Amino acid sequence: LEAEAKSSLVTFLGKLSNNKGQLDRIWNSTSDPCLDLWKGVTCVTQTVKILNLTRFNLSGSFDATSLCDDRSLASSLSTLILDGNNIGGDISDDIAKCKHLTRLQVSGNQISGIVSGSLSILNNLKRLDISYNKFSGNLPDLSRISGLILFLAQYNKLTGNIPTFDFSNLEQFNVSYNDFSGPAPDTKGRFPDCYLGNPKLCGDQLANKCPSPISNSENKKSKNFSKTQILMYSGYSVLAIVLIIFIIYKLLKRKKTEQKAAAVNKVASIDDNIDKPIVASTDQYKTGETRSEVSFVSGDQSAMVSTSVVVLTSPDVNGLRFEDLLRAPAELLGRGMHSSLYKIMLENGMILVVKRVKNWAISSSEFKHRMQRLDQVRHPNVLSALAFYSSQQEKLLVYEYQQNGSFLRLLHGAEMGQAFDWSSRLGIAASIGEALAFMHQELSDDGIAHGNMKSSNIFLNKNMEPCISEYGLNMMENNQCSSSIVNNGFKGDIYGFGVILLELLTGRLVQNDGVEELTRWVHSVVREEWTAEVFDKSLISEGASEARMVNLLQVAIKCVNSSPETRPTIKQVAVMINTLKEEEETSLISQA
Ligand SMILES: Nc1ncnc2c1ncn2[C@@H]1O[C@H](COP(=O)(O)OP(=O)(O)OP(=O)(O)O)[C@@H](O)[C@H]1O
Repeated sequence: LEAEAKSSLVTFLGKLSNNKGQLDRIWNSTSDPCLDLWKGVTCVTQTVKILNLTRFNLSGSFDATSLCDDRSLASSLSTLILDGNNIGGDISDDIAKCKHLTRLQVSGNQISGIVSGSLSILNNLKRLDISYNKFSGNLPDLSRISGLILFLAQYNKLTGNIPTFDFSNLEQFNVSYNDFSGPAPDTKGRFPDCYLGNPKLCGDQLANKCPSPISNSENKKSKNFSKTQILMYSGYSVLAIVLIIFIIYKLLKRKKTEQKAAAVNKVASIDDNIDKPIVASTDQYKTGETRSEVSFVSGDQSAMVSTSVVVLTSPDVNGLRFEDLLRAPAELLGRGMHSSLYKIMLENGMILVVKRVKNWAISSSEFKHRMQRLDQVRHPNVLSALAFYSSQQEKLLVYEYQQNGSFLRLLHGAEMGQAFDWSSRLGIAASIGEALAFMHQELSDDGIAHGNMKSSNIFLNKNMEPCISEYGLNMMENNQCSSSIVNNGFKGDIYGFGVILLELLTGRLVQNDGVEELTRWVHSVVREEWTAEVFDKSLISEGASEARMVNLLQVAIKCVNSSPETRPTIKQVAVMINTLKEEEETSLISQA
């Protein structure tokens, strides 16, 4: 283990054991936590994954700062269990730096203070158990943690209103025997005893019903408007009318400007300008180099464009103009039949990528609507576009540049012998599955699937968490000549995800082998019952659980079924992968 990570761990453990000599016996500071298999510490590839100190008779204080301040510890630790000790102190805001925690259990201790609001940032959490402690004050809103399946906080001194939870995801929930007040969130008939011992709570599912917000008499009173109220409301109405007239005026003005721009574009197309790439350095373009210093500059075009880029909700690129994109120095990252991708640097130093799609058979208004709809559906593991631009000939999409590279690169690194261990692979698969399930659910009515699920469209963001890029850029219209096995729509995404799972298990890259070759090879090996031969050698030598790898392989094979209707839904796939991930974590804990 790295020296700094070890010293942080020693400080954390030292504070828990009150430095009463136990540290030397259990966690000898002269040895190595991973190599010397410290009790309660589980490592995977020389990084600390799990701290399970259940009933270790500890009585010191919980020091999240020393544990989570160390970047390497914070980025590897997935499970922290301190159940059944006598630990005091509080959970400081620094816990938020342990971003990869999926399990935080401190049940049966003496931890006090308020429950830190920064827990709500731990969006990988699956299980949070703070029961049987001395926590007080209000509970923070944890509804942002979309994957939370267990929340236990019974037997504390918590007060105030209970925030809302997503009960459809929770498998266990209990906040009994606290001092909560006000309306109890509706659990839809689940967790019948979860609110016991909170006499100030009210609600339909409790004996104590909540009073109706406005009593009848008050209701009547409110109907008798006073003179001042009438004056006030008519003032508001006049103001609203003036505002509406102003907005209509602005819209009409904008439409006129757009029409003008369209007219200019038309002139440009007659001018035979549209088929020329925007890239000025045409020589470099022709050489087909994948990386070259080019620039979007084109005197004619920057002069003619008056339509500006539509910036979505990102404040980082507010005020971005089409001209800024054109003028920024650009590096060509990739070029396909219908699109090119450029890395550009704005004057303010921000690095973006611009995807330029030509002749996409989608109308400007449909494209605009799609981009705006996609901007409303946000998930931490999906990269949203920052801005877009649309003209008849081309569409531009602007994303933040992801400097930690793609999942494909990680797999490629593994191919070259760099460590990419099983539990990280499983973790990435689970996060991607969940994110895709969320997007499919939210966008099913709009019919917007990802459209191009593959490992080069999965990135590691600045927190080293996986994120799906280019969601909704389904250019099937452009893909008529692609292989028949490639399917579009939601079922196509399942197929693409299945292929990513196959890459992850086998270590073989579609980039080298082709989709059909990879799936054909996997099927043939499985048919011959040589299943173990399928797996990446590095997973075998790491000692990854063969049973779980086989289970994931079965999920992948279901996803790449050639008949789309037979494939599972992404929700089913996400549940299956999550179960495997949970099993993996439980087995690591029991090995500790
Ligand atoms: N936001 C980003 N940050 C960093 N690198 C990116 C980003 N988006 C794409 N890339 C990388 O740039 C390269 C080219 O991307 P591009 O999208 O053109 O190609 P692709 O993903 O291989 O194919 P497709 O056009 O089908 O999506 C890929 O290696 C991709 O991983």
